[in-house]
Amino acid sequence: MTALLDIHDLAIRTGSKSLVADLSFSIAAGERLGLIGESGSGKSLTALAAIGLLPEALMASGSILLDGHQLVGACDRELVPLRGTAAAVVFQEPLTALDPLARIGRQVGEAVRRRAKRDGAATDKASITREVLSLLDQVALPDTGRIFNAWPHEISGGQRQRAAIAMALACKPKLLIADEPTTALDVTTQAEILALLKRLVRERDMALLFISHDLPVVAGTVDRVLVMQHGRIVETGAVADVFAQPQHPYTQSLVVAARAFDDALEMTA
Ligand SMILES: Nc1ncnc2c1ncn2[C@@H]1O[C@H](COP(=O)(O)OP(=O)(O)OP(=O)(O)O)[C@@H](O)[C@H]1O
Repeated sequence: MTALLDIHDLAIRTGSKSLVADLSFSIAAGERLGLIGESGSGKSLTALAAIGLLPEALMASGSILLDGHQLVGACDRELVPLRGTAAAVVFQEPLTALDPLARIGRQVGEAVRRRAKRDGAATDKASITREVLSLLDQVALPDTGRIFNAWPHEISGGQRQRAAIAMALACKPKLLIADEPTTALDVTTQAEILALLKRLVRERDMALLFISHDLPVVAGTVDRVLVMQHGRIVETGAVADVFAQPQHPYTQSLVVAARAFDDALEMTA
């Protein structure tokens, strides 16, 4: 089967400094893959590269095939049609995706309108509004009428992340990239957003590239995991295998830390 995302021998550099090297992995349609690693290990750069959003100052070499399209060396004209449709991203901080100066309904509506235009569907105001309200409902936002008319600063951080997820879904992407989507949220909201993402990925049969530094969160979300350190993959495998029998010292240290945390929680229970 052809992979939805197929990265081969990817290297990312700034000047003579190597940021990511020897990176190869693929994601099949509907598959959920986790990318885990310490801060600065290259997770976000990998995610940005996978959707053709690497900063211009960085140089990429190797191959990134997204839905059959080569991203390395592609120009904006080739990349723009793929963003949102082949893959969409949910970032750690929802305000990365949301414009603080536009109401939520308008922003999600703009994404819906682009998709409708692409698919030859109705783009009149009533149709777009109906679909935006339905999307806000699907991401379990309360009081969708109020949220539709709200500015981003008038809703909570968790609600902003739900709105950003609605925007990502508006284009019906085949691959959803979630880059630490819950890190900026409190623990209860984190759990709710994770449950929401898992439900949406399952219901819509999307592939998921889920990035996190939090091992238990990754373990509960994906089927297969890649562990990155210093810009390279140091371990890969099925979640259950990697976490039950970690081979690389860095993965072993992650597992030990997660177990110690669990034990500490049990002692206080
Ligand atoms: N635009 C850039 N120019 C130069 N170096 C960069 C740029 N963006 C990221 N880097 C560097 O590349 C390395 C990998 O960064 P990246 O953001 O991918 O890490 P990460 O694993 O996602 O970390 P975190 O978990 O903290 O988000 C880091 O050393 C970072 O400083």
